[in-house]
Amino acid sequence: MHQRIPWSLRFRFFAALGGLLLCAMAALAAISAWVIFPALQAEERATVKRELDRVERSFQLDQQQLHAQVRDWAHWDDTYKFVQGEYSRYADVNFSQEMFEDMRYQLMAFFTSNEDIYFLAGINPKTGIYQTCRTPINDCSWMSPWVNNMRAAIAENSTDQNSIYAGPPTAMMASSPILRTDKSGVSTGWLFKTRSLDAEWLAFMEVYTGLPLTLNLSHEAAPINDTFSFSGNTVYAERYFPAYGSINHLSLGVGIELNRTNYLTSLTTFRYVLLWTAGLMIMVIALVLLLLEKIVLKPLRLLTQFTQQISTVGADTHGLTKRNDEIGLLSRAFQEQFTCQQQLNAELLKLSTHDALTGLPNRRLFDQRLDVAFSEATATSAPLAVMMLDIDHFKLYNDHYGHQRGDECLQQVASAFNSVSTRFGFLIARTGGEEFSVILPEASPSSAKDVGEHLMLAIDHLQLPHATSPVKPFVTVSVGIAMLQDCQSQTPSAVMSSADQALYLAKAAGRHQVVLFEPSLASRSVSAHNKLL
Ligand SMILES: Nc1nc2c(ncn2[C@@H]2O[C@H](COP(=O)(O)OP(=O)(O)OP(=O)(O)O)[C@@H](O)[C@H]2O)c(=O)[nH]1
Repeated sequence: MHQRIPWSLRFRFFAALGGLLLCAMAALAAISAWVIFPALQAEERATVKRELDRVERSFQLDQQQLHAQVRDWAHWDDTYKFVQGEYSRYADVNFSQEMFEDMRYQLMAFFTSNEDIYFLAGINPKTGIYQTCRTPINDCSWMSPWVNNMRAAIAENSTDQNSIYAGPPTAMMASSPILRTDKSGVSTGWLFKTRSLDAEWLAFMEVYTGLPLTLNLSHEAAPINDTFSFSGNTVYAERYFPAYGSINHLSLGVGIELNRTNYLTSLTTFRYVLLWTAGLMIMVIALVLLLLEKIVLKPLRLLTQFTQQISTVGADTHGLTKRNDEIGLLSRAFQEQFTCQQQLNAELLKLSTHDALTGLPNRRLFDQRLDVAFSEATATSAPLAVMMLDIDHFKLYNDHYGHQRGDECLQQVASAFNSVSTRFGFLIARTGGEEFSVILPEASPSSAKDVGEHLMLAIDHLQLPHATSPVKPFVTVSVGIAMLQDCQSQTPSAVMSSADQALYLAKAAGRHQVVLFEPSLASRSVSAHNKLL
């Protein structure tokens, strides 16, 4: 039967492996939260930053190109002459709506060295029509904010640079002092060019960078770090550049929106890896538990069954002792120990129930058997006879031949008794020094007497010399028999007592004879006893 053990090996292994699984899961979760996910996010940010760097480089390239173009124009003798008033057809020859559109110029402004406006040309952002003016008024008033900004730049003596003009409209602005082509002499003024950062410019940049851009004018100083905002499948990132306008600390954010495909793919892949790892671990642990159950726990249970049942079933029904492993070793060791213990038990039992000198059953076993025989006889009203046998004048034998020979004599007598008892199938025990007792279930008085005679004759046939015996020159025995129904009180000891009385009568009558107890002989036996004493 399967026995419930609260702290069984199975439970301990299950708890240990379960704990191990939980720890591994916790470690995986911790690694995911603190290492993998941050690494994936950092990788995504780095990718976005690389895209922003590309956008910034394109933006700066456009600014540098504008600045280079301004310098080309400003370091040209024709421009020099134009501002000197020596080349009146300069504007007609060089400027046109197509040129401004092709070059993506919004405004070109020529200033004299006195910081006065000399000439303005540009495309009106509202009408899209090319205009030229001497002052930014009336139709050219749209140029006024830019012109003011250019004046400020001249005043600050920062006229060879490119910058972002906050607007409106927002634009990049480049300037250069006007010099001769060979750069000889002093500057005769300044040339400014602006390029609007409008929808057209954004479309141009999208073609150039491959990314849709957005512009965001901020009334705060440009932050040092890029800003990121993540939503669902997209990430929006912005990089800010300083811008100049009517108020200080303006900045222009150039933003890009990117798909988070790579990040989300990596995330999905990593989640699959996590899931598979966890699943694999659970499978491995289940497999380990299964193997443990099959290889260790089940054989252990069988071994327990084997140890519990070996005394009753006896056989090794599961073939445990034939195994070539530790279970086999244990089973064989246990089996050997059990066999050894059984032998010891048998020996102990024999020692406690048999006489050491003669090997016959002793008084203890005799009493047990007598109780059983008595119970059966009284329960079934069957006859029961008991017999007591005593070697005649054994004291004289000992005195004459010595104690050692006396022992040998006892052994020979016992052996002869044993042969008869085996032949007739009854129990004979050594119940005293030179005294023996017999139980004869279901024996009639005459058959009991026959058995007594057989036993007495068996000793006679031994012809063991007994030189000092007054009875015969050889060892003889006297026999007293009692029948259960002839006893006054119906107890085992009463029957034995009657047999004893019969034995005394046999002794008193000259020994070497069989006497059957009869109630009428009871008083005679007492006097016989007294006489013998
Ligand atoms: N050698 C030997 N002698 C024993 C042993 N047990 C008892 N005896 C002796 O047996 C003798 C019994 O003597 P008694 O009881 O006087 O009886 P008896 O001499 O046989 O005389 P009756 O029984 O009257 O014929 C004693 O001398 C005991 O020492 C034993 O195990 N070995």
